[in-house]
Amino acid sequence: MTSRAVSGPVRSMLYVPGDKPRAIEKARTLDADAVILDLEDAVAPEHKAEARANVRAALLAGGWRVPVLVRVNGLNTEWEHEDREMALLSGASGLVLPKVEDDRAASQLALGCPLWAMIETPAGVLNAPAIAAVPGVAGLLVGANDLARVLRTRPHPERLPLLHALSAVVLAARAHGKLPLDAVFNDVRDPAGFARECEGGRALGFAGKTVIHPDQIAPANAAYGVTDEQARQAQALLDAWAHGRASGKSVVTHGGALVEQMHADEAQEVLTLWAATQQAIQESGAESSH
Ligand SMILES: CC(C)(COP(=O)(O)OP(=O)(O)OC[C@H]1O[C@@H](n2cnc3c(N)ncnc32)[C@H](O)[C@@H]1OP(=O)(O)O)[C@@H](O)C(=O)NCCC(=O)NCCSC(=O)C[C@H](O)C(=O)O
Ligand SMILES: [Mg+2]
Repeated sequence: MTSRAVSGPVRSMLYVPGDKPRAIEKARTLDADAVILDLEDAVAPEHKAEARANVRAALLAGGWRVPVLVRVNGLNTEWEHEDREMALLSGASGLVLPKVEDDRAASQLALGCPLWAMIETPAGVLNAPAIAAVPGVAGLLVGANDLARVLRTRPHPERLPLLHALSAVVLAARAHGKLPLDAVFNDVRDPAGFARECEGGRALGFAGKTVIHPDQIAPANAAYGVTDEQARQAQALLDAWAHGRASGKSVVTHGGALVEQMHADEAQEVLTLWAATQQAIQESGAESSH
């Protein structure tokens, strides 16, 4: 059975270790916009085969309310081929490939299934535009743990040492119409730090956040979603714009601020995201928007 493709908003993408059947079952009931069943770093070498079998069974059992991706092991590992074959034959919504460093690696895997490329090495960051340009690539996911280790950066509350790389990923993805997803936040017992990082990522232009724990889903959905009030404000701006244009004006003001075509386009995007989120919530029978 093929799980749903990623077509709606991806405010939150939940990693679930492939060797934790209890967590896999729980993921079915959670409100993440997409799930990543992980075979890579969350799974120790001696559990790789068992994890692959669990993920296969979970995919074939079907009944998922949201798209389910599989993070396979890296191209240079002994597990990648079997992981990928399993994911493709079991109907995964997409593959997540770790440590993508160039467009050749991305092109090799972006066949038959949407590919989500993880950018988590210096070469990956430098080649992010070429990776994002590969037609089968659906989005770029930042892997900040690996990146920080290789760059030898120090932790920083505002992620200043990683700012250039984070922005480079957003730029590359947005330039090619792909979705940039922010990195995980490791401390699952620090809701304030998590919320701050979500706000920071949202401000940088990310479309959503990868998360590792059920408690991180609702705050990520809130940070990357559109509230009813924001939707109302966007509609009011569009109404003012339509009224001004109908009276022959090229630009208008709304609430004292200049409104040009790009502001109207932005407001339209907000409304589209709001409507898509409402629809996804209705279809999945999940949470209310806030
Ligand atoms: C981080 C954790 C190890 C914390 O585990 P634990 O302390 O056991 O969590 P809780 O007891 O609070 O769990 C409560 C219930 O929630 C379920 N649960 C926990 N995590 C998940 C999850 N990710 N998906 C689904 N369900 C989850 C538990 O089963 C409990 O359920 P119940 O039995 O009903 O009470 C743990 O959260 C965890 O393993 N998270 C995922 C870690 C992971 O996937 N890591 C790999 C991806 S991130 C990465 O690799 C980074 C990237 O590549 C980079 O370089 O940055
Ligand atoms: Mg990583």
